[in-house]
Amino acid sequence: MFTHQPFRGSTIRRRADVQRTAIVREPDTLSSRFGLAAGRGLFRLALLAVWAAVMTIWLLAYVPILGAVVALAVLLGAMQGIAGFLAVLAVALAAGVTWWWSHGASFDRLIASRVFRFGRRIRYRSGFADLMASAGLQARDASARLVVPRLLWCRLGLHADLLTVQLCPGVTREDLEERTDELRSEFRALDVRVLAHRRRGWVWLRVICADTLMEPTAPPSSAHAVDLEALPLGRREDGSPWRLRLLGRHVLMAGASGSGKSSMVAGLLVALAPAIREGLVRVIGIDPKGGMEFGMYAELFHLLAADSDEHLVVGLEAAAALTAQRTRELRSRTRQHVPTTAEPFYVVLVDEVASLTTYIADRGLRSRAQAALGQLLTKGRAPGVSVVGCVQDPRKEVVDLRGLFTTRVGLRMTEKTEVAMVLGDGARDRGARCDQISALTPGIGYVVDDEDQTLTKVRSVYVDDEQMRWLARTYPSPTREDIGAVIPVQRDEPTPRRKAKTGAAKEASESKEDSS
Ligand SMILES: Nc1ncnc2c1ncn2[C@@H]1O[C@H](COP(=O)(O)OP(=O)(O)OP(=O)(O)O)[C@@H](O)[C@H]1O
Repeated sequence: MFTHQPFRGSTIRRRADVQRTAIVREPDTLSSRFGLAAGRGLFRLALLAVWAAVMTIWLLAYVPILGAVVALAVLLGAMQGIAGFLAVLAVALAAGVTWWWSHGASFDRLIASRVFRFGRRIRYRSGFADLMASAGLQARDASARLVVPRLLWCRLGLHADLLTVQLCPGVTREDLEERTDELRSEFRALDVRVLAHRRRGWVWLRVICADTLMEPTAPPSSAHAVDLEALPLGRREDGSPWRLRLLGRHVLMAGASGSGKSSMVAGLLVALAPAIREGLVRVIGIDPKGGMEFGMYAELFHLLAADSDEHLVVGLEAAAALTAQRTRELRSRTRQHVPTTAEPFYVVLVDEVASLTTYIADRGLRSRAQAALGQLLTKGRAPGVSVVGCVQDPRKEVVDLRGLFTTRVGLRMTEKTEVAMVLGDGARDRGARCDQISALTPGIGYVVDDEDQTLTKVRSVYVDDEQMRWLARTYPSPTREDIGAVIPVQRDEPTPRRKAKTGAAKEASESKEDSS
């Protein structure tokens, strides 16, 4: 294979192409043919030996403990002969086995995983261009040469690697996203994700090598500092912490029954708890399950609506009215509200969005709920009011609102089609296999943020009921409002003309419903 470096990407010219264009003179006699073959063989052997020597030195530098042992063995070998060399190796081997036996985790971190990582680097580097071409990630340039994306750097991690790839003209990020299955199988990885890079024309490939999400994660210690732009909510698939940005965001958590929505909300409250007690954050809870979810830790809420449909709607409308008032106050002052104890950040937690938009029997109440929710979602971000909504049944009414939730989490789902409804078109093809998440691993899901459209697999922290009760006792909200005392939002009295119009429209729709 003949390669050379073009402006962007790598070019490949296959042997067949070269043979077609080049005039190849093969020697005539048997002995000269044999000599030529032997010469080529020796040359390749020499190249291989040089490559192996370079790789060995690189490996020893990459695994410093191994490097130190070999250096010591060579030194003693030079002083004492082969016996000294072998003695050092034997002692090191015995020490290594004992270390692995007694402290497997540290041996793994310092020796085994580094050796495996080095092996992975070789796998990524060798044949990357061939892999791109065989996966169809190629284009032809004006000289009819084959051009493929080029691997620039490999950053190797304990559980996942990050490859920086330069795209070539004719191959896009979306093309790579469609071919992640081929890359995954060639890299022998659990998954491959394509992430946006700061530089145009480059992407990152995150290669997941180990499953870090099988074990549940404990919540952070309760006395942590609260950063509303990076709330610790669990672990990402590469083993790093999953931090959720809530300031200036609305979050949708969708998943089947038992997929871990309530635990994720509980994790969010753990992350917010110190700020709740300080009065920097106020939580408004809307619980259509009659307080079954939020009632257990009611002390954390500034306002909790749970008893009736009327209360749920009044709670939502109170939040919407607050948003409108703040927007008026902040107008021409700032573009993003900064939380203080005098003007805290509000989180509106809605346990089942579909209950409000679909299941409320009273049509008037239902449309009030939809209007208030729409208002919160369209206007709440800048004045410091974020909605966190859970949904079990991603039906049309919720899907219509989906675009207003800037961060979406898809937990285990029962059907493939639901993935697109929640995470957006093409999310499943890009790797969000929510329908394949096991019921045995609740809390696992895929997160998509509107900002960069990056898909990340995560597992939320697990907080049990006892921990939540303790949290509510220790971090109660300093302010409390009773939903019964909240005055329903006054709507404008309709003018006689509007009244007549809406009355006629109502009658028409009712008669339509009766006839159907
Ligand atoms: N992150 C997690 N790690 C480990 N186990 C979890 C996690 N999240 C949830 N679970 C377990 O799964 C069970 C169901 O979780 P949860 O009640 O949060 O699901 P849900 O989606 O809210 O269900 P529903 O919609 O029926 O209320 C929990 O009782 C808990 O045992």
